[in-house]
Order: sequence, then structure tokens, then C-alpha cells
Amino acid sequence: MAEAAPKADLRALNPATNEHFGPSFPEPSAAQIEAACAAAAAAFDIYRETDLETRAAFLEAIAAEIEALGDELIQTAMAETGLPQARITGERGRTCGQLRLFAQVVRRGDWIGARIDPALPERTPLPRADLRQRFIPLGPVVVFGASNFPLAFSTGGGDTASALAAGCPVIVKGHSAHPNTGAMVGSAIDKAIKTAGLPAGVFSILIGQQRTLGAGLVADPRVKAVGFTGSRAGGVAFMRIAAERREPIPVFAEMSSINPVVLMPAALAARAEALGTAFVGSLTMGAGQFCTNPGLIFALEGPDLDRFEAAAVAALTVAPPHVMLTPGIFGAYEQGVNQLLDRDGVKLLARGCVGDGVNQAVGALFSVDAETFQRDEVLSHEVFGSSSLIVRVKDAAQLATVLESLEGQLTATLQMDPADVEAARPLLPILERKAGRVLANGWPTGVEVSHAMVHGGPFPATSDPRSTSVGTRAIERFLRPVCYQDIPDALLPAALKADNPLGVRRAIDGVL
Ligand SMILES: NC(=O)c1ccc[n+]([C@@H]2O[C@H](COP(=O)([O-])OP(=O)(O)OC[C@H]3O[C@@H](n4cnc5c(N)ncnc54)[C@H](O)[C@@H]3O)[C@@H](O)[C@H]2O)c1
Ligand SMILES: O=CCCC(=O)C(=O)O
Repeated sequence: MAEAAPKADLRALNPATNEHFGPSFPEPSAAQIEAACAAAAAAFDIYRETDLETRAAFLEAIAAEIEALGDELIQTAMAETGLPQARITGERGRTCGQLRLFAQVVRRGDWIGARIDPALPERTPLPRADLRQRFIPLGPVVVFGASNFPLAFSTGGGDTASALAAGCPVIVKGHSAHPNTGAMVGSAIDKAIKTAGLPAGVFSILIGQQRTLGAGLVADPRVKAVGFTGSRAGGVAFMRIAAERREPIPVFAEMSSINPVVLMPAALAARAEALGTAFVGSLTMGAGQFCTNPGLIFALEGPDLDRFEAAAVAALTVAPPHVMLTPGIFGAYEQGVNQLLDRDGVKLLARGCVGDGVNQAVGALFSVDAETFQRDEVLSHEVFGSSSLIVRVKDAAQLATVLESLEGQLTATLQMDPADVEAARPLLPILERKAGRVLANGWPTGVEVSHAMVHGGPFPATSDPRSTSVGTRAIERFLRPVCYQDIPDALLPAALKADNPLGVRRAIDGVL
């Protein structure tokens, strides 16, 4: 856990210098938490029935307002996270593109899922009633901003965009690692709310550092769902709080993944050196602070794996150190690496360059044989940062067994050539069961925001394998179906009225 519970007001910390800067953020009071929940609840019935164009334009306005924050947003996020300019600029593009993509989804209206089974009064032995179904939003959603993506997975990120697209008011628990970035994006969303003429409770942000803030929000009876990206312990804590409520609610937590990569024999023989170098590029990107970071490599032991290791060692040895997001995250990384250094049967292959600054992660590469890996549960725990473990397997049967032993993952990757297809075929069902996204010949870092993307997977990658937190399917997390039986046309929602005034696609008796 990165966040302690200090008594002083929160101020931003530059992790590159360990210096605080900017204004103080007093911990939100119980009255402010109450006000945010009350406002969100009051806004729900108005916001959820906004017409599609108003809601889509609102999402586009948020994107425009975020862009209008200009370079100040980029500089602020850089100072608060230690992430470089190109990364933050790219992340802003992804964030705004994500909002605009959800605007298109809202306009198209397919998410309403309109279905009509017309009445069959003459049916025997029993007539059928007129049945009409649509999706409605769940209600106010609490979103936890993630430390590692201060824009794309934070205040105005994917959880917020998809919940707002669904028609849910959002209360963001801003991450204490980037309070000013969070506040700036929050102000951009507030402006867009005013432009759209929406109730203020459609969005609010509470920035704080105490556990009671997040726990209180998840427990509030007016909150109907949770979106979270962060640690396994944090996600599990919220799953528990949500399950123990008088009315349990869904928690969509994206938590822990070590993203196995399998180097298939023909690919390894053909391009061991290139694979070794590319692997280190993915491993060290952004100081390894990606939930998609390749933390486990599997390959058959032998000279080709030796070549891969040699190339990876050569690349990692010259890899520069990177400032991590917070001293707490840096400390957790160091602890994780030290734990691997102490593990029986684990060999250190390489460390990256050591810097002279604070909170700088030095990459780490280890190797272990498959028997030891399977015996020692600690070896399959996520080390958040640029640390990875190569698991040397004896044969194809052992590879299948060891993959089968893994926990749920966001991604699983096959590095393969055409000659590997038959050997890969029996692995695919295993990888499908383990991961939300299966890749060939890529690296898992760098998630596309699109219609077919799945950024999800079985526990502990997420708390609910049926969904994704990236891509347009993310909207489905915040919707539930309602069936209207024999409701008069005058009372039906527009999407289900006889003359289909919204012009949305509808399935009539199951046929679109
Ligand atoms: N899988 C990922 O994408 C990912 C991303 C970021 C961090 N992490 C992991 O999380 C660690 C800490 O980083 P972090 O601060 O970003 O994540 P975190 O889970 O500690 O915190 C995320 C948010 O949840 C809140 N929170 C966490 N536990 C809570 C609890 N028990 N009760 C109330 N609120 C709680 C925090 O206040 C924060 O707002 C990292 O070292 C890393 O291991 C994973
Ligand atoms: O840290 C989680 C998200 C990772 C991601 O979005 C990416 O790899 O692009």
C-alpha cells in the first residue's frame, strides 16, 4: 500500500525530488462526502434520461476542456508523477480520444440494448404479454483514480468516461499521488457540466489520503457501483465492503497481473536476440509501472533461451533508472525485488543502471526453474515495477502444467512463428481461461482503446472477469436490464416506443 495515513493536509509531492509543492488539500469532511453522495443521487434521474445527443456532446465537451487546460496540465502531471512529457502528452490524447469514442457509442444507442417481444394475444394455451427491454444505468458510481495513469485511468479516465456514458453520476476519489492533476481535470469536467446545463451532482471529486474516505464512499447506500484500479489489497478491501453492505453492489476492480509471455521454440530459435531486446523495452517502459508489464517469461531451457537471456541482460544492464510514482510505490518495488533476491533457487541475471536521484527504480531480471516456480507461491506475486522472472521449463508438458497453475491475468502473450502453431494450439485454451487478452508477437504494454479491447480477466487481475475497463464494452459494467410488460406506449421510454423516435437498433422477437 502506497498511502500512509498522515495527519497533515495533503500536498503534492514531486517524486523526483521528494519536495512538496502547490496548495494544501484538506481531507474531505464527512459533510463533503455526504454532499457529494446526495448530489449524485439527486442528479441521477435527470442525468440518466438526458437525450443521446446531450450526453454525447457533454463527453466531447469534457475532452475539449481537458485539452484547453493546455501545457499546465502536462507540466503538473509530470511534476506529480515523475512521468516524462511524451508519456503524459500521449496519455492526454488517449484520455480525450476515449471520451470522444464513448460519445460515439452514446449517439449510436446500441448500448440501450432495446428488445421487443410483441404481445401474442391469440397464442394458446396462454397469450403472451407485450415485453420490452432496455438497459438503464445502475446509479451513482464511485471511481478510484489510479496512481500510474494520472489521466487515462484517473479523474477523467476510462471508468469515469464509461460510467458517464452509461448515464451514471460519478464521484471520483482522487488519488493522493496527483491531487493537482485530479483537481484540474475535475474543474474541466465541472465546466463541461455547466456548458451542457446538467445538474452539478453529475460529477464530483473528493481528494484525500485517508482510508476512511474511499471506504465511506463505497459503503454509502446511494452509491451503486465502484470502478477501481490499484493494488490487490485495495481492490479486495472494496470487494469486501461492497459485499457486506445491506445492498451489495458490483465492484469493478483491476488489481494484479504479471502478464506471462511464452517464447515458443521456433520463434526463440529464429529471433532470440530481437525478442530479448524488445522484452526489456516493454519491461522498463514507464519504470514498469503498467498493470500490463511482462513480469513472467516462460521458455524451454536450452541454447536459444540462453541467447534470449544474454540479449535481455545486455539491454537491461544499460537501461536507465526511472523515477517511480511515489516513495511508497518505490519502497514496495524495492521490497519485491529484495524478496526475489532472497528466494531459494532464484538467480539474479541483471540489474539496470543505478541513478543518483531519489525514488529511482533499477530494473531487475531473474531466472528460476519451473519446479521451483511451482513450489514457491511468492514467485508468482506481482512486483509492480520493472522486475521480471524467466521460468525455464523442461518440455511442452511442463509448460502446460505451469501455465495451468497461474492465477488470472490481464494478458497472456505467445511469441511464435508459423512453425509454432501446432505447439501453441493446446496452450490457447489454457491462456483463454487465464487471461482477458491473448496476444501473439506483441508485448502486453500499450492497451488500445477500441471496441474489441478487453482489459480484464479472472481474479486477481480483476474482481469480475465478465467485463473490461478499457474499450467501449466498459459501458456494460454500469448498466442493468429492465423489462417493461404491457406498459402503455405513453409511459414507455423513447427507445421502446412504437415509433422508435430515437431510431436506435432494436431486436424484434430476437431479430435485429
Ligand atoms: N495493477 C495496477 O494497475 C496497479 C496500478 C497502480 C498500483 N498498483 C499497486 O498498488 C500499489 C500501491 O499503489 P496505489 O496507491 O496506486 O494503489 P492502492 O491500491 O494502494 O490505492 C488506490 C486507491 O485506493 C485507496 N485505497 C487503497 N486501499 C484502501 C483501503 N483499504 N481502504 C480505503 N481506501 C483504499 C487509496 O486511497 C487510493 O485512492 C503499488 O505498489 C502497486 O503494487 C497496481
Ligand atoms: O496500468 C494499467 C493499464 C496499462 C495500459 O493501459 C497500457 O499498457 O497501455
